[in-house]
Formats: sequence, C-alpha cells, structure tokens
Amino acid sequence: MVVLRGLRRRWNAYKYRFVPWLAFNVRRQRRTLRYVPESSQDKIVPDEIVLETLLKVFTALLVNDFGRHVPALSLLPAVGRRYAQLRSAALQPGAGSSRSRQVLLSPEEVLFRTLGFSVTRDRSSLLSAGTGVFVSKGFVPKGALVAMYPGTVYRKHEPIFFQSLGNPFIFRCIDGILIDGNDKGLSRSVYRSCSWRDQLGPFQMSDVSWLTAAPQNPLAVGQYVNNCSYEKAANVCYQEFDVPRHFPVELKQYLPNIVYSHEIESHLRCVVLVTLRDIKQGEELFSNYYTIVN
Ligand SMILES: C[S@@+](CC[C@H](N)C(=O)[O-])C[C@H]1O[C@@H](n2cnc3c(N)ncnc32)[C@H](O)[C@@H]1O
Repeated sequence: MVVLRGLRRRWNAYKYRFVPWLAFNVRRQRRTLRYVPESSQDKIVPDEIVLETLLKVFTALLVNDFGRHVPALSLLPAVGRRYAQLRSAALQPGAGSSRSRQVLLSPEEVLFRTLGFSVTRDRSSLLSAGTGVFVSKGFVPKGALVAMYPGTVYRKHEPIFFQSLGNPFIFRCIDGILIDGNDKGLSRSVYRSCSWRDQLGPFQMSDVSWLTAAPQNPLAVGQYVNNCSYEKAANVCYQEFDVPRHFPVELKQYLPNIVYSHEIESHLRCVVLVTLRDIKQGEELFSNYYTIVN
C-alpha cells in the first residue's frame, strides 16, 4: 500500500515531463478542461492588447537601459530616431520625473511602474512543487498579460527528442508547435546557439537572460508557473501570440523566444499567460497545463 502510494506520488510529479502522456492528455482533455467555453474561440486578451502591452513594457525597459544601447542605436539612424522619440515621450512631465527616470531601475521595478505589478520566481506554496511564480508587488486585474512562456520554438517535424527527455518544461500549442522553456542542459545550449545565429550586428533578436536568475524581461518566468489542483484553482491561462513582422527591431532583444529553424517564412510564436481573475500581491500563479487559447 505504502509502495503503491509512493509510486503514485512519483508518477504524479513525473507525468508532466512525459511528452507522450502530455500529448495524449492535451488532445483528450482539451474539451473538458479549457477555461473558454467550447462555443467561443475568442482570446481572453485580444492580440492588439497583447502587442500593445509588450511594446509598452519593452519600450520602458529599453528607455531604462539607455546607456547600454547607445552604440547599437547609433548604427541604425531610423531606429535611433524612433528610440529618441520614445525616450522623450517617456521622460515627459507626468510620465515620472526625469531625474528618477535616469536612474537604472531593476527590470521588476520597470514592470511595476509600467503595468502596476511585478512577478518573480520563489518557492511554491504547494509542498514539493519546487519553484513557482508570484505577484511580488502590486495588483493584476482580470484579463491582463502577466507573464510570457520563454523558450525555443519547434515546429512539428523538428528534432526535439533528446531535449524532451526528462524535461518538464515542454509546452505544446494547439497546432502542434512546441516551446522548450527549460533553462538547463541541452535545451539551454540549443536556445543560446539559435540566439547567436540570429543576432543582427549589434542587435539581439531575442533575449537570452531568461536562462539566468536575473531576466532582463521580468515577464519571462511563465515556464515556472505550477499546475492547478483542487486546493489551488487556476488563476491564469495560456494564450498563443504570433509576433507581427512589423515588431520594432530594437525591441526584439526582449522577446524570450526563438525559432529552432528558419526553413520557411513564419511568424515567431510566443505564448503569454493572462489572468482569469484579479490577483493580489503575494498570490501564486497557477495554470491548467491543458488550457490553451489559440
Ligand atoms: C513546468 S515545471 C514548473 C516549475 C517547477 N515547479 C520547478 O520548480 O521547476 C512542471 C513541474 O513542476 C511540478 N509541478 C507543477 N505543478 C505541480 C503541482 N500542482 N503539484 C506538484 N508538483 C507540481 C512537477 O514536478 C512538474 O513536472
């Protein structure tokens, strides 16, 4: 009996890393476990709002990190001019005093000043669930973008077998696209290598800092959100977002996703986490691992 219970506990902790089990259950349970009604294909947050939110946060991060970007920005005059406009808009009276804006703030503080909350990783409130993600400051209203799911983006036929072994961070989109959000081992090396491959002169086309303990994009912690349970209902949900081609090149350095290969022209797939209800400071985020809105 004790042995059986032990085995069951180990399986419950392991099954989310077992890709065939995940694939089977996503397909089988999509109908019953989705938080959006079957009749509705609408996203909880429209794409335009997701884009607007990302642009707002990324611009604030760029403005805050001004010194580091001056050499790169001066190489592309058009981008430099756009950046100068963004910066002066951000420094206008009413957008915070210019003196306080000159000080380099932590990314979490920039997020708090921009969206009214910040999120961080910490020990989960669930026993033996490892790390989780918490609203560390402020308040997140229902229907807001609260985090991003970082990682390498694989299309169906692309080789992910070795990266997937014992990997609990593989996220499956409804159309079969996979996102590997593991910040360790082979997954980490693949992400870094793709990121170097895509670098455009001084411009990074993606953010590699989510692989560290101090991500420069503070939203890029969604891979650490734990699964809901009877006691802890889901308060966030996954939503797919394709990055439009016109996304500003100077802001791509904050995107925590990269495509594994460039075989065909396609949009970069991101997955964002959006809130299902108001979430207060100190609360942990919980998702349903089978809930995706495409
Ligand atoms: C994507 S990871 C989430 C981050 C993880 N907590 C960590 O510290 O790395 C998924 C893994 O977290 C653990 N986990 C997630 N939700 C859980 C829950 N409700 N109860 C127990 N463990 C959970 C399982 O080990 C699962 O394989």
